[in-house]
Amino acid sequence: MSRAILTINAGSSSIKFALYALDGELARHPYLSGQIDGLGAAARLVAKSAAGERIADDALAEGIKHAAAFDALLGWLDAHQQNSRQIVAVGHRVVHGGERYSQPVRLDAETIAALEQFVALAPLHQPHNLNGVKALAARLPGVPQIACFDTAFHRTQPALAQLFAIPRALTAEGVRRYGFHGLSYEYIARVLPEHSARADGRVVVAHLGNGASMCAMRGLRSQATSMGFTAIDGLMMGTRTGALDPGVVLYLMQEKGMDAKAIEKLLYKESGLLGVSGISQDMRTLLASDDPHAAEAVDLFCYRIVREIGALAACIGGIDALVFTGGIGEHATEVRQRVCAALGWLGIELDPVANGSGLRRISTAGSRTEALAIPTDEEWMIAQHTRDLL
Ligand SMILES: Nc1ncnc2c1ncn2[C@@H]1O[C@H](COP(=O)(O)OP(=O)(O)O)[C@@H](O)[C@H]1O
Ligand SMILES: CC(=O)OP(=O)(O)O
Ligand SMILES: [Mg+2]
Repeated sequence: MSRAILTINAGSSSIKFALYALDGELARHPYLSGQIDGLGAAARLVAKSAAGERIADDALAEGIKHAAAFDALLGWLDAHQQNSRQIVAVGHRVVHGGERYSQPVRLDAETIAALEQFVALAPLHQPHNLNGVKALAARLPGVPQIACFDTAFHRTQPALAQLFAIPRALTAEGVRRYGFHGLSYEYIARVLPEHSARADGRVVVAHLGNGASMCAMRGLRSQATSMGFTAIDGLMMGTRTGALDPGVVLYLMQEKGMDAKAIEKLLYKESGLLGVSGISQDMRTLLASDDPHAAEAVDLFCYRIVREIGALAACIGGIDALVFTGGIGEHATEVRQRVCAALGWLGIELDPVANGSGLRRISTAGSRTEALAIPTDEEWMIAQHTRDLL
C-alpha cells in the first residue's frame, strides 16, 4: 500500500488536517485536507480533494468544543481515508516547546509528560494539541507521532529580545519571551524569496488569525516577535487581550476579588474582538456589522497592528517588506487597506486593485516598502519536519 503523512494543526478556533502522499518524495500538496473552523461559534467541517473539489461542508453541533470536534474529524477521516494510503506518521503542531524543545521531536510518554507542563502557558492550545496526540495514538497505535513547535522558529532571537525586566532568578526558570506562530513564520521565510527580492532584508510578517502576532525578521530569521511567555501578549486577538498593563491584573485581583481561573478566562476567552464588540470574535461578522461597537473593535485591532509594526520596524532598523498572512491577513482586504493607509510614513503605498484581486504583491510599483499578502501553510511545514524525522 502506498504511504502518507497526516498533519494535525489544532488552533484556538480551528482544527486543520492534511494528508500528504509519501512515495519516496513527499508530495508538495495534500491529496486530502480540510478543517473544522468556527469553534466556539458556528463550527463547520469542510474538506477538499487534491483537485480542490469540496467533498465535505457540514455544520457541526452549536457550541461544539475541541474534544468533540476532534472525534467528528477522526470519524470523518476513518470513513474517507479507508482503503486509501497507509498513514506512516502523524505530525502535530504543538504550540509551546518551552526552553527544552527547539527542534521537532518524536512523541513518547516522557515527551508528552514534559509538554503537559506548558498547558498553563497556552491554555487555548496546548491541551488540545496533546489531546490530539493521544486521540491519534489510540487510533493508530505504533505509528510515530512528531511534535512541531510554534516556539522553535523564534529561538534565533537575540538574547535581549527574549528578556523580561524581571529578577534574574525568574528568567533562569524560563520566564522569558518565546513567541509563537513559528511554523507559519517558517513557511513565509521559506517562500518569501519567490515573491520578493527584498526577502533577505528587514521584513515584518503579520500573522493575523484568531490568534494574532507579528515577527520581525532579518536574513529570514526571527529577530523579535509580539507574543511572549504566552500567546496572550502583543496584538489584540479574537478573544485575547494582547498586551495589557499588568496593573489591570492586580486591580482585578485586589479590587474585584478575581482568582487566577477567572482572570485566565477574561484574558484568553472574553476579551479581544469579542470583548470590545460584545458581538463576535469572528472578523467576518464584525466587518459585516453596522454596530458601532463592532466598528470600534475593528478600529482597535488595526490600531494595535499599526503600533506594533512601528515597534518591530524600530527593532530591525527599518522595514523593506510587510507581509500579511493568517485567516484575517489573507482574506480581510479592508484590514490590510486600513493598516497600510496608516503606514505611509514607513514608505508603504497600497495598490487598491492588487489588494482586492488576490495578488501576492499588494503595494504599488513605486512603493518604497513592499506590502504582500501570502497564504500561510503550517501543514506543509509540519509534513516536512515529520518526513525529516522519520
Ligand atoms: N474572508 C474573510 N474576511 C475576513 N476575515 C476572514 C475571512 N476568512 C477568515 N477570516 C477570519 O480569519 C480568522 C481565523 O483565522 P485562522 O488563521 O483560520 O484562525 P486560527 O487562529 O484558529 O488558525 C477569523 O477571525 C475569521 O473571521
Ligand atoms: C499561538 C496562537 O495563537 O495560535 P492560533 O492563531 O492558531 O490560535
Ligand atoms: Mg492558526
